[in-house]
Amino acid sequence: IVIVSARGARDSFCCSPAQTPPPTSAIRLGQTRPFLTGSLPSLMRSSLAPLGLPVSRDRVIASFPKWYTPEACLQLKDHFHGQVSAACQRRNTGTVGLRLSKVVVVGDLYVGKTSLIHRFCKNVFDRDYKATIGVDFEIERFEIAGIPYSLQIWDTAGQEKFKCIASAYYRGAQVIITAFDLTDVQTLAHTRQWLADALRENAASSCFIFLVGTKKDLLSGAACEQAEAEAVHLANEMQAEYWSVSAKTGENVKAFFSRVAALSFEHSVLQDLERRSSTQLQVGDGDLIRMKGSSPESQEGRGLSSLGCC
Ligand SMILES: Nc1nc2c(ncn2[C@@H]2O[C@H](COP(=O)(O)OP(=O)(O)OP(=O)(O)O)[C@@H](O)[C@H]2O)c(=O)[nH]1
Ligand SMILES: [Mg+2]
Repeated sequence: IVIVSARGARDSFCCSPAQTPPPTSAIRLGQTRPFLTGSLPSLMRSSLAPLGLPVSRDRVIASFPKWYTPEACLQLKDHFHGQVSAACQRRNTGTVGLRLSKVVVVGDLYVGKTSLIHRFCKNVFDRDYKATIGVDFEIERFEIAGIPYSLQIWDTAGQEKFKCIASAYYRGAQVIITAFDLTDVQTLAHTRQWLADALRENAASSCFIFLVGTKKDLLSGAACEQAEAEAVHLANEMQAEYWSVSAKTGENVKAFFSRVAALSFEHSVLQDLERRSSTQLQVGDGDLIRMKGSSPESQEGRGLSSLGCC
């Protein structure tokens, strides 16, 4: 890990998958974003997460955030899974509060991936286009049902020439966000390929997939309805949840990321409960072999596949 000041604007943290610094030429390309950055304050905040310091009020999620449209959503229920609520109340969520869940944002150049992330993480909007080179990331801390939880949000380059750098960072994603521009139907068609590329590095069964239409402020009325209808159709084909957002006005941005965080949090807790209840076989005092650490709920014998559903 090398600490560099990439453009003098802010301190940045910079590394590659092999933990080597990027070529300096990548950093010097004036109107572009550097190869890989993550803000130092984010990094410091992330290291504080395990201490359980309070998060800002707008990152506290107490009730399960709702979908954008029931026609293309990953789950319809409006409450946390019973086992998750019980585990949170007992503070029995294992290592979930200590881990970072990886979110990868992909899509064509200029669709607004960086703008979406910056609106959520920094509450800013920049009208000028600065292409992302390679990848960039932000860390956002939440408190969900009383438990600390962090997302590591990876912003990737849409430009073809940077694709090979960006794709090196797809692996290990818990959430894949495929973004397109609501005003440019070609970018919607291309999301199929972006998703296929991301799924080459991740198992579809272990990821939540979102399809996000950006620049909602530029469309209204029938044009917006038409674009959304096409997107919902594709989202169902991709088994993705659909959202329309605007980084410019901020419309739906916080609601969208809250939904992302809540779904991945719930899944992480269920996975953790499952893992802990299915291991640690222990020989008891008498003739019995009993499961150590298994909760009464998990002793009912329900598998994870039935835990995560509506
Ligand atoms: N009107 C409007 N413009 C937007 C919105 N989001 C992004 N833009 C503009 O669209 C352009 C591209 O945005 P970026 O966020 O840099 O796009 P990107 O997908 O990150 O592009 P690459 O990094 O090259 O992959 C910029 O000029 C933004 O100001 C939006 O919600 N509304
Ligand atoms: Mg970008």
